[in-house]
This record gives sequence, C-alpha cells and structure tokens, in this order.
Amino acid sequence: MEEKAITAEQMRHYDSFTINTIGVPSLVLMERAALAVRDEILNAYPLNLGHVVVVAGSGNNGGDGLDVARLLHIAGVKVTILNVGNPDHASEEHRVQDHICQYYQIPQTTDLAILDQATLVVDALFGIGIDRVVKGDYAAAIDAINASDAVVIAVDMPSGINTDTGEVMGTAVKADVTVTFAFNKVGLTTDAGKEYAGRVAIADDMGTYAVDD
Ligand SMILES: NC(=O)C1=CN([C@@H]2O[C@H](COP(=O)(O)OP(=O)(O)OC[C@H]3O[C@@H](n4cnc5c(N)ncnc54)[C@H](O)[C@@H]3O)[C@@H](O)[C@H]2O)[C@H](O)CC1
Ligand SMILES: [K+]
Repeated sequence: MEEKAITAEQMRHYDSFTINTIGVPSLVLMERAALAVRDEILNAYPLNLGHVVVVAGSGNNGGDGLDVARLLHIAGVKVTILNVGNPDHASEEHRVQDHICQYYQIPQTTDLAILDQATLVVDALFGIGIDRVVKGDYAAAIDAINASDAVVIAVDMPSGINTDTGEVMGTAVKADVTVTFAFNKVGLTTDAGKEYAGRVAIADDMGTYAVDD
C-alpha cells in the first residue's frame, strides 16, 4: 500500500488540531520531534559525532534544532549552534528552546566558518514553513552546508525544498538523511525532493493526530 504523503497545509492542520483541540502542548510535540532526530543520530548508523553543528533558523524548525542540540549535549556530544536569521523574529517555542540551551551553556555562533569543524551538520533552518525563495544569509548558510564535507541530517525537510512540490526554492540543503515528522511529505516523493532529502526516515510516533482520517 502506497505510503501516505501529506502537504504542509495538512501537517499544520494536524498540528493545530493536536495542540488546540486535543490539548497536547506544542513544546511536547517539539520534544517528541527532537527525540526522533536524536535517536536517528545516536542509534541509526555509525556517525562521526566529533563535532556536531546545529544550523538553526528562527522558526519552529530552528526550535527543533535547538532541542536536538540540547539532547545531544546532555548525551555528551560536542555541539555548537550556528544561528541564522533575525533572532528578533524567533517563535515562542524557539525562545524557550534557546533559553534552555543558554542554561546548558551550549556554544552558539553566527559565524559560518564553524562549519569547517563540523563532522555532522543538523539542518534546522527551515521545515514546512518555507514560503518563498531563499536569499541572503539563509542562502549563504545553505551553500556553506553543501560545501562542507560533513554528513548532513535534515530536520523535517531539507531546507530550501518546497514541502508540497519538491522544487528547489533558489537553493537547498543536500542532506544524507531527512527525519520528517508524522508522515512523509508530498515534496519528498518527487525526483527533486528525493535528490535533496537523501534517505527519508519518517518519525511516525510523534503524537500528531491525523484528523482527516
Ligand atoms: N508535529 C510536527 O510536525 C511538529 C513540527 N514542528 C516543526 O515546526 C516546523 C514548522 O515551523 P514554522 O515556524 O512554521 O516554519 P519554519 O521553521 O519551517 O520556517 C521559519 C519561518 O521562516 C520564514 N520563511 C519562510 N521561507 C523563508 C525564506 N525563503 N527566507 C526567509 N524566511 C523564510 C517563515 O516566516 C517561517 O515561519 C516544522 O517543519 C517542524 O520542524 C514543531 O516543532 C513541533 C511539531
Ligand atoms: K530543515
């Protein structure tokens, strides 16, 4: 039976139903998402965890990334957070996750040069919220990730790939693995999406309720 693949709108509908109707707090879903990424990194296959660089945008995909950074840090992995974008635009959940990372004193930088030290990159720039062509600092960060020789694990979507069509929105991260939440995404079933996603791992025990079933 063909595996279910959904659109960004469907995912947002499931998320808001789970959070607002059923009552599962957004941060609980974020933690479940981050635990799935952590498990993929720690358990799925031998990786060089010498220095993990989490590239975080300012939305909830970035929030997931900060959550993953904390989980890896408390597992004893050397982690640096590379923040991209305007922190003043940070989502509420992103601020909470950043506060937690500050408490754990996880090193943070905005300098792309840190990618030269990365053995593994966690791509948490954009997920299903991408809605326009990638430019400026974000495009520079994506190109720097692609230029590094680190293994790349994408959170939810390879950043820059359109969730619904798979098209490259100007530039996109070429990931080795993409851990996508709840269900596969339509964009990851297209040729372009597959090329940029690498192996797609579906974190299907997220706690997200698929309300249209
Ligand atoms: N159950 C779940 O699936 C959960 C998923 N989560 C994660 O949340 C993201 C979606 O988060 P959101 O804040 O809506 O969007 P993004 O983080 O993907 O994007 C951030 C922000 O960026 C802006 N933007 C869009 N395109 C561009 C662009 N080309 N240049 C600059 N800025 C851009 C736009 O305003 C977006 O809002 C999902 O992918 C999961 O990772 C939740 O964490 C928990 C549960
Ligand atoms: K991403």
